This record gives sequence, structure tokens and C-alpha cells, in this order.
Amino acid sequence: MPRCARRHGLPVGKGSRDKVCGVSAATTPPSPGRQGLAPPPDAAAPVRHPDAPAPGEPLGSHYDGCFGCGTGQPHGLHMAITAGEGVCVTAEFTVRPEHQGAPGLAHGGVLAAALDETLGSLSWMLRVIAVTGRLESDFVRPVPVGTTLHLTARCTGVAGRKIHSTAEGRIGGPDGPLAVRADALFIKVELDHFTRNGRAEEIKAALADPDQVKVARAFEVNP
Ligand SMILES: CCCCCCCC/C=C\CCCCCCCC(=O)SCCNC(=O)CCNC(=O)[C@H](O)C(C)(C)COP(=O)(O)OP(=O)(O)OC[C@H]1O[C@@H](n2cnc3c(N)ncnc32)[C@H](O)[C@@H]1OP(=O)(O)O
Repeated sequence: MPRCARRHGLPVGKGSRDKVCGVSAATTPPSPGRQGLAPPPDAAAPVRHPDAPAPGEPLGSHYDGCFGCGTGQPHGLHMAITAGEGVCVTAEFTVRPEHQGAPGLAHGGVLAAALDETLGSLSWMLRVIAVTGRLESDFVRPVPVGTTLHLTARCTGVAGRKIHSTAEGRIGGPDGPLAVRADALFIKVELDHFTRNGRAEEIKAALADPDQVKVARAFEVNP
């Protein structure tokens, strides 16, 4: 059993059967109000793209300046995100002093950003470009500065342009205490979503960067 499968909570032994890709499965009932983001009954099951990164492969950054994953973003979360099995990803985020809300504790908006980034990274597995339409977060436990949050996200269904997904973050390790969770609806967009709406100077720089263009092309290949 690969380490990655273990990390994703695939059935490797006692206690892991209620998880799919490390995210608690249907055995955990959604809290009131969260049902709205469950995929509709006629949604298609998510399909991993044949060219998706292999399980365990680091995804890298989709954009160097991204607040979540960009290595060139000094104010960012510097998240390390990894391809999982199926349409799943895992991520790690270490809470730094600049992420505080209350003394010594992570700000909820920063934690929501970490969940958003993890969920957004499912795009690599589907090979579609998608942006967050709706994100509902539950903050279950305070997350102290210095903590490494272990996040997992999985796609739960696809209905036309609508991509339904769910994520959770655990303290200190993949099987640590649950701290945050979220359900999301991402909407598939074309590349021109960014060129039409982004500030001209960043768009110009991105289009002039061959590495960035390569990433954009990788997402565009999806039929
Ligand atoms: C030049 C180089 C570029 C390089 C790029 C490299 C590749 C990049 C790869 C990947 C980048 C990903 C980045 C990840 C970062 C982390 C994720 C984020 O934080 S993303 C930022 C936050 N989100 C937004 O800024 C969205 C802002 N909103 C919008 O732009 C629009 O509202 C949008 C696109 C989401 C939808 O607008 P519509 O006009 O296209 O489509 P409509 O018809 O309104 O919606 C389609 C369907 O979705 C439902 N829908 C839309 N929003 C909904 C909502 N909030 N709740 C429920 N349903 C919603 C609608 O009801 C409709 O459903 P029915 O088809 O009729 O059944």
C-alpha cells in the first residue's frame, strides 16, 4: 500500500473505512445548511484526467504570485499540495505569526483561504480551470501558530460547469484532530476569465512567462 494511499485514508486498517481520500465520507452527516453544496442526484461522478499528476506528485504552483501556493509570493501561505488517488489532493500549511487573528491563533479567513486553495487544486486532477463560486467553512477547533495543518480535498460530483467538492484540515498530521472543513462549488471557466478580468500588468507578465503559459496550456487541454 503506497504511503500516499495511506495518507488519503484508503482502507488500510482499523478506523479508516469511513474516509475517502482522507476526507470524512458520508458517515459524517453534514451540519445544517451544508447540504446545499452536495452534488445534485444527476451529477456525474468526477473523472480523473488521464494526464493528471500521479498520486504523490507535488502539484507545484499554478501561478507564482498566488496567495495560496505561489513560491514568489512573500505574503502567501506557501502551501505544498500533492496529487492524490482519484480526484483528490492533499496539502500542508504551516501557520505563521503573520496569520494570527487572536493571539497565537490562526485567523479564520486565512484558514478559509487554505481550504479554498486545496479545493481549487482539484483542477489539476480534472484538468479544468475553475474558480470558487461558493465556499462554506466550519471552524471546529482553534489552530495555534506553529501548527502544520494537513488538508485533504476531493471532488464529489460534476454537473455541467459546476464542480462540487469537500475538504478538511487536521492538526499535526493526516489523522490528527479535525480543525476545519469546507464544502465548495467551483465553476469551470475559460482562460479568458483571467485575461478579461485580471489587472493588465499581471496578465501581461503572466503571458510573457513561458512557465506560466505552459501551466495554462496544461489546463486548457481538457475536452
Ligand atoms: C493569462 C494567464 C492566466 C494563467 C492561469 C493559469 C491557470 C489557472 C488555473 C487555475 C486557477 C484557479 C485559481 C485557484 C485559486 C483558488 C480558488 C479561488 O479563490 S478563485 C477566486 C475567487 N472566485 C472568483 O473570483 C469567482 C468570481 N465569480 C465569477 O467570476 C462568476 O460569478 C463565475 C465565473 C463563478 C460564474 O459566472 P458565469 O457568468 O460564468 O456563470 P453563471 O451562469 O453565473 O453560473 C454558472 C452556474 O453556476 C451557478 N453558480 C454560480 N455561482 C454560484 C454560487 N455562488 N452559488 C451557487 N451556484 C452558483 C449558477 O447558478 C449557474 O448554475 P446553472 O448552470 O444555471 O445551474
